[in-house]
Amino acid sequence: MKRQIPVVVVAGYLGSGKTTLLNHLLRNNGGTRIGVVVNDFGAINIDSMLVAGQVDSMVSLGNGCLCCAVDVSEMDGLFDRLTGPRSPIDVIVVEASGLAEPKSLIRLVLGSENQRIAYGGLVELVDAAEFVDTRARHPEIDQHLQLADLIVLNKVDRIDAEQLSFVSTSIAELVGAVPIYPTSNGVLDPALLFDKPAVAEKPMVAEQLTLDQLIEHDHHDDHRHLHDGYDHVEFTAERPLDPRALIDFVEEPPRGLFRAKGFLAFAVAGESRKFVLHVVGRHIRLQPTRWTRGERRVSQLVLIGTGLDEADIRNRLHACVHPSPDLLDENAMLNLQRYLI
Ligand SMILES: Nc1nc2c(ncn2[C@@H]2O[C@H](COP(=O)(O)OP(=O)(O)OP(=O)(O)O)[C@@H](O)[C@H]2O)c(=O)[nH]1
Repeated sequence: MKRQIPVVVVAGYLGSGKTTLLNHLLRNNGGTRIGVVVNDFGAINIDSMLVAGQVDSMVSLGNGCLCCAVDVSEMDGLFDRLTGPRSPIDVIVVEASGLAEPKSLIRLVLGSENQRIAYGGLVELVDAAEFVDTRARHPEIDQHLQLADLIVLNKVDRIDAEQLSFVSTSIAELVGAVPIYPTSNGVLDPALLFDKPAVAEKPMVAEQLTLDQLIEHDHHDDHRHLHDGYDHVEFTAERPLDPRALIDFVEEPPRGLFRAKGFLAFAVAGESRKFVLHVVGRHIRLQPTRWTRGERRVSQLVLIGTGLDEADIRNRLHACVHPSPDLLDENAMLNLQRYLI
């Protein structure tokens, strides 16, 4: 019988760095052929666009959280596509949305009828800079960490040694012997996840979870899902934006907003770049990049938070669209310089 293909689930709260880690793995795959399942909120799947181009085989699931919106047969459809005879994949990575319940995802993998795959473990990403706040708002995070086989403590560049020690100790108290890997920008040795021979003989999970154990776990669960109470708003602008208005918007974010991400085009003379926007909590980052050949220069944003006032957000974002065909001069870019990476 052919070797089974491990399915590694990469989860972690909104903005913790899952896509960044996935892109790092894809760029440093050391010859391992990685199939990817990307899940994100909404019809505009920003994550799949951020991963596209780096990967041979990707299937993406938009419109809802993987853990609830999808049943085993739907997930199997995706696995079947990735493991078909024409697709020589060594490992599958499932990137969950930032609000997914890891337990439900593991259940989808364990419940799969695809004979070629096997659950390969749960990697939970933690935003080291946001951990204390996130945990205060979402005590359920503790349970997610307890299910993990590897914890990637990301964004340690944003905290000092004392904070790092505090966060690492708090997590270690929760998870016991589960390894904690501190890093920045998702830089992780891919061999930790899917070293080829190691995976074949010894999966990353020390103790393989079974469906029964998960069901047992469920009895201790209060059945609250992380995404209960979260809203998302999607926005597309065909015409370019005024950067000053956009920066005002993110600096004074709508009430309840935690995460925003997307691509932006600005109506500024001489400015033809595409800007990738990331807002995580109060942290704003803009990364200039290029539009690919033939790509439509539209701005697309997804906003995620609790109790979002969609009408107000739409009005405010519409007001960011530059109203005239005349371009702004380059001074209009000054305010956003400090957020560039
Ligand atoms: N300073 C810093 N920023 C990081 C690090 N890792 C990721 N980021 C930034 O954090 C933001 C969110 O990263 P993503 O990789 O998109 O996070 P995600 O978990 O995929 O986000 P969701 O899918 O929305 O939950 C981006 O601006 C990244 O560039 C890190 O180690 N340090």
